[in-house]
Amino acid sequence: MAPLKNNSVGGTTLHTCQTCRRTIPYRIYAVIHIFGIVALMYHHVHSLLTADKTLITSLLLLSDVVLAFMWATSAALRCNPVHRSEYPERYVAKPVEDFPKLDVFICTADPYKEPPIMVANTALSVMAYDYPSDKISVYVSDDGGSSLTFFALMEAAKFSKHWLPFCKRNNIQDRSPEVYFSSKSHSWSDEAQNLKVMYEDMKCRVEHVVESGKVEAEFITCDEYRGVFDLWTHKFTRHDHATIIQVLQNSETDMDETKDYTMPNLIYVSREKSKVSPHHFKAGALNTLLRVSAVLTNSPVILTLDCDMYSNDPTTPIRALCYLTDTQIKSTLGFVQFPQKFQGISKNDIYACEYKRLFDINMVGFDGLMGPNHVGTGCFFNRRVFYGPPSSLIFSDIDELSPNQTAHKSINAKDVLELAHNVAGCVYEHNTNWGSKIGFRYGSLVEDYYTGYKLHCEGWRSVFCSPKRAAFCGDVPKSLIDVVSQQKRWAIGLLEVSLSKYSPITYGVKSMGLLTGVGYCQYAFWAFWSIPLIIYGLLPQLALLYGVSIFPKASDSWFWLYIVLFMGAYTQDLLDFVLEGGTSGGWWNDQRMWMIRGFTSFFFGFIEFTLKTLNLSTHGFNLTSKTNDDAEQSKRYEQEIFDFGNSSSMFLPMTIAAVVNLIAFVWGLYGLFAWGERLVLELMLASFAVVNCLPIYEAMVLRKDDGKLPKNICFLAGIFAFAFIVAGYFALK
Ligand SMILES: O=c1ccn([C@@H]2O[C@H](COP(=O)(O)OP(=O)(O)O[C@H]3O[C@H](CO)[C@@H](O)[C@H](O)[C@H]3O)[C@@H](O)[C@H]2O)c(=O)[nH]1
Ligand SMILES: [Mn+2]
Repeated sequence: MAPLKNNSVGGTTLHTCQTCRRTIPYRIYAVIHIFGIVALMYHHVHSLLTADKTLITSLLLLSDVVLAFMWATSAALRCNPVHRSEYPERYVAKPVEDFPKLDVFICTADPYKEPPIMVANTALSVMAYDYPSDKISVYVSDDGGSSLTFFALMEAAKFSKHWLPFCKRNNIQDRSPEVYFSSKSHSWSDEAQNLKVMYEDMKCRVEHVVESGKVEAEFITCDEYRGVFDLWTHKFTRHDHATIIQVLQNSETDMDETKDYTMPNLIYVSREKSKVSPHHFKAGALNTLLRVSAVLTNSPVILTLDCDMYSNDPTTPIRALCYLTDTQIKSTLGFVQFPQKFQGISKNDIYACEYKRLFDINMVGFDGLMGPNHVGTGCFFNRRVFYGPPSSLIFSDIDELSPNQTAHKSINAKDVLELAHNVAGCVYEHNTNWGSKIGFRYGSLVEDYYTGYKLHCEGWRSVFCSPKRAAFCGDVPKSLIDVVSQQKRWAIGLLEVSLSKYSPITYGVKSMGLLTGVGYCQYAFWAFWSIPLIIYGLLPQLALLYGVSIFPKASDSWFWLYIVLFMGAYTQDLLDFVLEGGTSGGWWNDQRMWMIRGFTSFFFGFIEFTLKTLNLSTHGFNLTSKTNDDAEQSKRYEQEIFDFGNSSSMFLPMTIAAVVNLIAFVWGLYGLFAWGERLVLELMLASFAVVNCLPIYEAMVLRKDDGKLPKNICFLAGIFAFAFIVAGYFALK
């Protein structure tokens, strides 16, 4: 039996940690695989020195070096995977005064891609936590600077006065009203029925306002806020406007309708924007919230959420506290990360949007080392973590922002709000440590990864908390172009880290040790997957077409080395997947998407990153859309039919590779008789690719719906494939 570690707080065990049973066999296999890799490298170097196919061998060597490195990064994360459990019911036994204050940050940036009613639901779901309400403050950062979002939150505040007591009295589990009212599984009480009507009304108003694009005077029912809407003058644009901070609900004064419950704070924040000051996207928004909340409430615990990530379990904060209040680990524990879970994923997760490796498998691996990396949402932070290493506090520019300060004034006090406006200004960060040494870190489009990484480098630790009932649920893109575009943004952001002076391979390994540092490399060098994928996706196929053998033939003993390494790596990937609760169907789609990403997100990410580095273009944070009005498209997603219906050039390289593989496969089958066992490996590879590409062929020729591959892409792919094969003649013959 694996060792079980107990951690107790004041005599009660609040959490335990258990090493996974797969650890020992994984370590043994790692040794075998390493020998295999060394042998393969020897084989390549040997043929480089003796044979005359220098170009081909160098390309193969390059691919295999990348593959071996990527394997090593996952091996690092397989060295000590752990599973944790926590016991929130034991925490609740403590007196109420012991609950620390909690600030919740919710980010939104565009009322059309992120519907305000969704933002309102997310806010409501956390406001209704099973936690002393007067200790919760919810801050919504609106980078879209939209009165529509403000309106939705104003409505949410009103509705919460009915919703919170209802949830608490009836111990409702789904505290996002949208989720609760769309569930078919319960019979409605009268009270619930009334609330449902109230919710539908509110939703209707919010959606109407969004549709009409403005908040008409008759919709503003709270006189208090009438003046606030006047701030949205005709000069106001989302890229250029003054700060708006508005307390929509105040725990000092607001009670529910029955006067039994205190309401939590709800604060709307839209930071100042100006075309001449960089705003650093989400990282900038979060840093503004860090400062504004420091002035208003300065809670020691902070939860960050994306606006689509609603709370799915009201006990979540207590779970996080099981770790954050543990005196044995508290002084270096920076954050408690929950996995990202998603709603409405198709049965076998056709676009691999669950990101099992990212959000489950690797997290468990990191957890046995320094702790999981930060994934942007669903994370409880110790406020102190943003102000320098555990051992040396970096003081902020003004005392009010210090993490040790208690905010004792009313959040509606004039001077408090004045200061809050001041720290939300767009020039506030000039010549300060914000973004470099304190707060969320700037310089990468994946601010979450980068910030978590820098915190670990400073010596902070983290904990992965993954309860059975998902703590948070969010949205994933449900069309292929959205999926690959999102991951292109990630790939670019990761390149910004891997090719900087803070690269995990150098700086990271030095500061965090070998295993964690190398583990971080798997993400950092994500885009590098495209190198072996493209080479293996095209080179052996050309070889097959021209009857040139580039791999050992079947009677050669080196042949078996290839088989063992391939099977070993794939089997272990499948095992990881299944052991962390996945299905084999899901795994198949996951590995297919990995290939697709190699030819789309990673490839184009590389190109865009290079253009940006050469100052030839700029890239921003392209928000993922959380709406889908296309019923046909949703249906295809449900039925797991690939959706290419967008003539994006992103799909071109992938289609070219699919065509080349098909031609090579057919030719290779025919050639099997002519060449015998000489090209077996090449043929096996092409057939594996062809099986993976089946949906692409189908989308090229068989389908008639809007999701098929556009004609121009097919046509261009044909031409390029032809040109490529002709060019191959000169390279190979
Ligand atoms: O200028 C911006 C841009 C984005 N956001 C917010 O950032 C969040 C994430 O944006 P989304 O379009 O959903 O990106 P995803 O790729 O789905 O997000 C993943 O990747 C991001 C980094 O690229 C992380 O920040 C996220 O937490 C992580 O879930 C959303 O709440 C946005 O409102 C802002 O507040 N300001
Ligand atoms: Mn998202």
